Amino acid sequence: MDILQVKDLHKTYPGKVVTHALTDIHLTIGKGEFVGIMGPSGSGKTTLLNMVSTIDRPSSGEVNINGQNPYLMKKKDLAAFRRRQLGFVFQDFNLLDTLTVAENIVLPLTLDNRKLSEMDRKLEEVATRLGIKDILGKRVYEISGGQRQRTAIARAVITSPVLLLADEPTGSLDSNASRVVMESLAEINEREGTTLMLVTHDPLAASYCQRIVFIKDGKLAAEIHRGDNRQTFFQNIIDTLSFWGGNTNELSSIRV
Ligand SMILES: Nc1ncnc2c1ncn2[C@@H]1O[C@H](COP(=O)(O)OP(=O)(O)OP(=O)(O)O)[C@@H](O)[C@H]1O
Repeated sequence: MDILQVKDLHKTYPGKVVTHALTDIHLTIGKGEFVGIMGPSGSGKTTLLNMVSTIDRPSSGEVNINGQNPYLMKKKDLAAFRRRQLGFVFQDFNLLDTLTVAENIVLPLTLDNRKLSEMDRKLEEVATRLGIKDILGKRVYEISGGQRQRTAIARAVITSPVLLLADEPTGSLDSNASRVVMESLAEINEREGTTLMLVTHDPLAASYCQRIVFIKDGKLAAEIHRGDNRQTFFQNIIDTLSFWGGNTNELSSIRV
């Protein structure tokens, strides 16, 4: 079963010089897949993510998520659809500093008027899974970057979304925290069967995906699959990036 179908998607930004940010994009992501989107700066990765996350409208083409086209929905239905079906993880966490970790995590359920007992049960579940149970009472400014991102992931998965969208989730983290965050995302994918789409510049983060789609100048350029060995996949990602362009500086010495 397909969770995401992107068909013949085009996005142009008007202006003095019109930008063709995405041209003729076809992309299908099956249930339980973990797919990475990579490409050079300005290639259209964020634009694609914005079209899928319904933050911005395509110029033409179709986006179907779990069999529904969000762009045909009324505003109120779209808000509920985003809240219940999609999970978002951002580079800069997007947490509310004045709230505790626990309050941040349950926020989507609070907005959906869920019962307190259900919120407590789900909070316990996701916090345990992400290893942040002992910091639930802390405020966001009291915890590390890696803990902030795991809090953001907990908030994103507490509604059991059909599709989890992550935009550079390791972009603000050091290598150790990045590893923990990627292991958490991979575990959510494997254990819960949550479908994931991840935009990243980081080949190490990308090596946790099962499939990488490369974009160049707004068009799909290449696709590679992981197989059994992450080390081999990592090298394959670096080779593909150096062929199609991207951030491969000083990567050859990194060990997976
Ligand atoms: N709101 C906008 N208005 C006009 N042009 C835009 C807008 N957003 C993006 N673009 C242009 O569309 C193209 C794709 O941008 P996009 O942000 O999707 O690239 P990206 O691959 O995510 O880049 P990066 O890796 O640097 O974040 C670029 O040429 C960019 O300048």
